[in-house]
Amino acid sequence: MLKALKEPFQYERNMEGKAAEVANPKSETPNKKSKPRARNTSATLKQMWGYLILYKGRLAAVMVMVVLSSALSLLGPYLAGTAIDHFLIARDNGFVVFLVGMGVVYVLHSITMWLQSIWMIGISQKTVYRMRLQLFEHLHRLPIPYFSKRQHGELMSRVTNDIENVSSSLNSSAIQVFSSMLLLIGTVAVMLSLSPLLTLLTFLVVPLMLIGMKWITKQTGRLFKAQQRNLGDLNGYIEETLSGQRIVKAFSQEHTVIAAFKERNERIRLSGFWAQAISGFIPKLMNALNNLSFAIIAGVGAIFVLNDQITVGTIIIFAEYSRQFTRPLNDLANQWNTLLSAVAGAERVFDVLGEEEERVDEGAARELAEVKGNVVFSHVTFAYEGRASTISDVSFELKPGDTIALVGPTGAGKTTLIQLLCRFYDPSSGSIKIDGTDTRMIKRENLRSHMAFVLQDPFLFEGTIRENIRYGKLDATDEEIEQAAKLANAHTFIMRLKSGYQFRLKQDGSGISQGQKQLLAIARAILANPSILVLDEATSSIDTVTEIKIQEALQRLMQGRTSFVIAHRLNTIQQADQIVVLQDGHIIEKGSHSELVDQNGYYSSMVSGQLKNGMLNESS
Ligand SMILES: Nc1ncnc2c1ncn2[C@@H]1O[C@H](COP(=O)(O)OP(=O)(O)OP(=O)(O)O)[C@@H](O)[C@H]1O
Repeated sequence: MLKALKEPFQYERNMEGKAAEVANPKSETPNKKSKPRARNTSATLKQMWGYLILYKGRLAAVMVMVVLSSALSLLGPYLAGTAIDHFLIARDNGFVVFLVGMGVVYVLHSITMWLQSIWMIGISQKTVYRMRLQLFEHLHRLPIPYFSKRQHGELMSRVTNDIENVSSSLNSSAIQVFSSMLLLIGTVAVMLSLSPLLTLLTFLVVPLMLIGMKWITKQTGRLFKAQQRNLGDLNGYIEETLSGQRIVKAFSQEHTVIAAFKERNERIRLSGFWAQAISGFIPKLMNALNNLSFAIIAGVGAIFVLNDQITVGTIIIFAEYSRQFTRPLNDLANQWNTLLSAVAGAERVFDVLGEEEERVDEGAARELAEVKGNVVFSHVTFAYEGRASTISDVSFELKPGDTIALVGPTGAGKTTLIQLLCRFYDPSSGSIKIDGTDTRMIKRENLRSHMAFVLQDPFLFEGTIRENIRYGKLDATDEEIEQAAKLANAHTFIMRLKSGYQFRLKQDGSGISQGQKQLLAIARAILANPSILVLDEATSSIDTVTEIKIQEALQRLMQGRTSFVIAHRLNTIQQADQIVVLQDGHIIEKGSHSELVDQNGYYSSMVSGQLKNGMLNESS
């Protein structure tokens, strides 16, 4: 059986075409190598720039505003100092005009600041909108093995937290970094023109600042990265344990789960604490150095004033500028930190975007408009990466409309054969042909659109019964849906629900019984009208009435379609045109029921051993 589907921890959700319900390949390794990617900050920044450049007009407008606001904020202290020299000390006229002028400068400064921030928010929201969409689309094009290697919650964290991080940093940090640099250059230029000696004294603290900042950013960069990673890990764990709640409770594992959660929570707390504690130290350090430089300017400046070497106004300008000079440095350090955390987030997003899509190698592949259902496995051999051969030299042929029953002990390779059929993996040697075309030459999406799956634990989505059946054919009319439900023996139970087809299923389809879920899955497959059907028979016992209904509906569904049945019921197996008995990836017996019984081999002993309860290979 496709036992992975019994494990809520390992659900696979495939949203492609009609192959809505799929088996988990239990894979640890992808069968394709992903492209090597540069994993460094500058490469990530370059990639981010690729997104921003799309809004270059807006970006240029933001830059103009940044230049203006920086110039205006340089002008403010200069005017204040000049005012002191002219109106307080020299007692010149025109103070009111001057005051109005200063007022205008400050108002304009606020306006330019406001505009740059509002425009930048627009750019960043559009950017992350694109990123989020791209990421979501890309996730749906990744091959199945990619998902079996990762926790779903961890991937979700990339679509939510990491993207959010990029967004908030773009909003504030990107322009701040630019404006800080401008302010820095402007301030130094004006300071030098006023008094090279005082400028030099102000610079005394710079090496200390640089060393301090470098140390802090080095620590925090690493910690922010760890924080994002830990957050993703925690999200993954939450998603996993919540969706596996029943199993957790059934096995009384609440304490273990909570203990494991505590451990992860603690990791986040630690990395979060240190990242923020250390980065929070930046303003304190800067403040202290700032005050030091202020004291130097005040002390040395006072001596200059007493010796009539400079004016009091110049000292005021300098004192203000020295603050202005350290502030952008301070901002730069702060913003650099935020940028680093955004880069860490962006890197995780680009990591996923860099993964090779399922369709990249489909250049020569084509689409089949119609499939009759002739399926030939010829000398198919396959091994999961890093494992010994899972399928060895498997050959059989199915004519259109034939039913093949796959039997064999657990781990024999039944699920793997199905995964090869629908191209979650490709054979390492040999071939699978559908109507004479090698499946590798058929586009995956097209191939799967000719198939439908009815699995023992059918995956149903949150939504109405009607929507869930419609998943088999998105453009189906209400009449078609009801028709399919009738053929699937589901109509009667649906009509008994209080809102009929509008009855809303909760997430994972809970709200109806297991047998009813099966009937809905059959209705979905009937609606999809595939040429090839994959059926994983339920082993769990369902009440006899529902069981009969399911069997009846399945007979109708299988009529005229090539069907692969991972079979457990003797009844189903007996009716199959061909029975393939697998063991350790080899076909050990092949033929019809009577032929195999006559062979007196594995199959015949399996049948006689389990004939009483009508079930075969229950352990699988
Ligand atoms: N993704 C994977 N990566 C590596 N090995 C795998 C993977 N999936 C399955 N296997 C291994 O391949 C073998 C065949 O597994 P498969 O799931 O096809 O068996 P099965 O006959 O369907 O079993 P069951 O009836 O229990 O579902 C097993 O030994 C299994 O451990």
